[in-house]
Amino acid sequence: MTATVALVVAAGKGERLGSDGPKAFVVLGGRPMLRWSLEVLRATVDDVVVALPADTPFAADGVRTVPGGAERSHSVRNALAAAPAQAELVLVHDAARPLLTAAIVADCLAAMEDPSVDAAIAAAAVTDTVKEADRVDGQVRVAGTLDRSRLWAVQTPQVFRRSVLERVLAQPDAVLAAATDDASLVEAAGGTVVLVPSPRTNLKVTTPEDLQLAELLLTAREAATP
Ligand SMILES: Nc1ccn([C@@H]2O[C@H](COP(=O)(O)OP(=O)(O)OP(=O)(O)O)[C@@H](O)[C@H]2O)c(=O)n1
Ligand SMILES: C[C@](O)(CO)[C@H](O)COP(=O)(O)O
Repeated sequence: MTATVALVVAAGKGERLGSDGPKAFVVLGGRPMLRWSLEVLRATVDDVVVALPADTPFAADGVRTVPGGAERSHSVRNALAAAPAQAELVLVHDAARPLLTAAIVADCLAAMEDPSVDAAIAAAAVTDTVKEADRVDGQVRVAGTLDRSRLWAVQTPQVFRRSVLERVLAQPDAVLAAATDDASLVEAAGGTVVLVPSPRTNLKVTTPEDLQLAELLLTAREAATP
């Protein structure tokens, strides 16, 4: 069996959420947000490393912790450095996506069984019509409408072959800082990245509205769990 490790990035401030403390520790459904995805990952991968905000003590059984970095991808790099040597597949997940399920993890890992694939990433097909627009003279002016059939909203988890992730994360800090997800670094290096269809409910808590929605979805999920 190929050894797997999950890197959970939890070191963000959550400025868009406007919470008092770090977003990953905001209480959601009765527990810190980070705990939801950790529970799923501890049951589905071999090891877990969490990148934490400065001065935030946290401990969970069988979980390694490291300090996060200035930007998200720097936190991923710090966590990867603490991954066990035997882990060949690396799953990166945002603590800000508490609605992760074991089925999403299993689908992403299954996609890595194809040796030609460098990375397999969860994504939901876009269902809205999407327009490009520019801000001109105080207006937001439409420049065009995109072909929705080719658009996917990308999520985490994103699973990588370790050697591939190590190579792209060895780039200078400024290159990493510009990447809003890790897969884009692999794409830029010419790697093969495949999308793994995932439900839109695997949302990222970014704004107060997302937090309300996540609370509703988690409550419904818990109520439906025997
Ligand atoms: N320096 C950073 C920045 C982000 N993250 C993590 O990356 C994930 C996605 O980031 P995002 O939701 O944008 O979180 P924040 O950076 O906290 O949000 P904001 O931009 O609103 O401050 C989150 O789980 C966040 O904790 C991290 O580990 N280290
Ligand atoms: C990685 C990610 O969750 C994929 O949707 C997202 O890109 C993180 O972006 P953010 O700018 O840190 O919110």
